[in-house]
Amino acid sequence: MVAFTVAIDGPAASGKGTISRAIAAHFGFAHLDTGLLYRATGRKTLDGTPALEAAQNLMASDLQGDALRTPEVAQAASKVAAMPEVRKALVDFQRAFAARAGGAVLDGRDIGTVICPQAQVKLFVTASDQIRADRRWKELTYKGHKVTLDEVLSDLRERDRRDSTRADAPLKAASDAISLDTTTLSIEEAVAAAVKEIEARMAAQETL
Ligand SMILES: Nc1ncnc2c1ncn2[C@@H]1O[C@H](COP(=O)(O)OP(=O)(O)OP(=O)(O)O)[C@@H](O)[C@H]1O
Ligand SMILES: Nc1ccn([C@@H]2O[C@H](COP(=O)(O)O)[C@@H](O)[C@H]2O)c(=O)n1
Repeated sequence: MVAFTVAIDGPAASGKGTISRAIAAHFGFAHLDTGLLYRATGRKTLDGTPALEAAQNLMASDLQGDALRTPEVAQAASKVAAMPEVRKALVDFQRAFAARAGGAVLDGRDIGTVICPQAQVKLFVTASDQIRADRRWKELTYKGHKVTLDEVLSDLRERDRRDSTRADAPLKAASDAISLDTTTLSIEEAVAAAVKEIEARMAAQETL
């Protein structure tokens, strides 16, 4: 049986992770937040580990914890993510995850274009810069980070620019991706829209 894969891409703080986790719970799929691979790699470079060595030696325990969810680590992640050798070191793990029996949802920047071009459903999640910054700022301040809304906005824009202009696997929508703009949607509405698209695809596949 062919594995059922959902690929979810989009810019920083657009809601990819929130939607992916909800979809995984709804359909009983495994979920991989691929940004964590780059965050964990970037975090190790902040301690002086060369980027490729860090990517090649990642362990499950490196992907845990709130320490990866800081603006500093996000910037480091975006820098190592622009290195082709780092991306290459992380490809096999992501593809093996996507091939799991029982279905998988992966979210990131290049899932629909590079990692899983064969995914049955591809979503490209967006939201306005202002609303993404506002949501991320609320999340960070709730966790105790001292950061201004302007700093969050400029961090997101800088990452988006670096992520979409790099030569290797840039952030972009696959030509067959469904766009989901969450700017005016609640979490529940965004998740419902994603579930509807996946159910439609599952039904179409059953009738083949
Ligand atoms: N539709 C929504 N309405 C309100 N808040 C939302 C919505 N979607 C996501 N959020 C909130 O916005 C923040 C960013 O969402 P999330 O972490 O899912 O984005 P992401 O695209 O996975 O981010 P990253 O690229 O950094 O991994 C979170 O605090 C989340 O709870
Ligand atoms: N498939 C991916 C996923 C992430 N990145 C890079 O990692 C950074 C952090 O990702 P978050 O999803 O946790 O925000 C991101 O800015 C990208 O540079 C990637 O390149 N490919």
